[in-house]
Amino acid sequence: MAATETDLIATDLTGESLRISEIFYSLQGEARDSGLPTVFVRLTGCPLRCTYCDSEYAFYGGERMSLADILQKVQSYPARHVCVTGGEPLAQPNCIPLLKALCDAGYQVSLETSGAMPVDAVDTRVSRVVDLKTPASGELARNRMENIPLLGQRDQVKFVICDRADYEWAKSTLDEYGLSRRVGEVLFSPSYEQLPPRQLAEWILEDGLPVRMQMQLHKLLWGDIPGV
Ligand SMILES: C[S@@+](CC[C@H](N)C(=O)[O-])C[C@H]1O[C@@H](n2cnc3c(N)ncnc32)[C@H](O)[C@@H]1O
Ligand SMILES: Nc1nc2[nH]cc(C(=O)O)c2c(=O)[nH]1
Ligand code: SF4
Ligand SMILES: [Mg+2]
Repeated sequence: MAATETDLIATDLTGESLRISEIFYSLQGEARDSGLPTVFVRLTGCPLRCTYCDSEYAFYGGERMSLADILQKVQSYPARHVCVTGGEPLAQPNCIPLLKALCDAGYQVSLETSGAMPVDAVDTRVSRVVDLKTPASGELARNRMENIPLLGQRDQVKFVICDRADYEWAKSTLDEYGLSRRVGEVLFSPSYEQLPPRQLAEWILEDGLPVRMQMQLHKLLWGDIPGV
């Protein structure tokens, strides 16, 4: 029997591997594609320690998987969208070939990243969701602002807001970098069970900010648990 295109991609990918915490199928809970059936590939490890991180279980452990095995697992779910996240996915160099392989296989791919490392090698078909770290995250110094001019209409910038000082910082960063014009989507998200969502909504409305407020849909549906 003739090899399919997917078989050929898979054979090329057996040499490269990544450390993976989990691969699961859910509704996208964040950013522009919120609500769409999506496969999540969560890469292990992160050099940051955000105060509010909901994915600390992905800092360590995981299982080494070849690109071919990852692709095969992704393809076992009925989704057109794949979200590569972590941990910090770009901390593993083989994240770059993984993103390319997923695009080559025909998926709509998004990448959730802290933006603490360069984003320029990411396949241009990927939507980069760069989470600019706010003061209350404790990781403000890790923001690589050189990434911002590299972003375009396909990309998204997110601010996870913990308090009023974070909101003020996000507002002035929005202005300073002309983010609403530069990227396709600017997202303001309340830190889960820390900032009341209604409070953030009222601040945004008061200022008429050109941003999209988002809440983590999966937590509204299933709570704060792994694998959803
Ligand atoms: C777990 S991180 C993984 C990707 C990457 N390390 C990053 O920080 O973007 C994925 C997204 O979840 C967000 N997030 C983590 N904990 C959160 C919380 N408690 N409330 C709201 N968003 C949170 C992060 O800010 C980030 O935008
Ligand atoms: N459903 C669901 N959507 C998500 N979007 C981004 C997530 C992440 O942890 O990066 C995530 C997640 O963990 N679950
Ligand atoms: S960068 Fe992302 S994974 Fe790392 S600690 Fe912060 S929120 Fe968690
Ligand atoms: Mg999550």
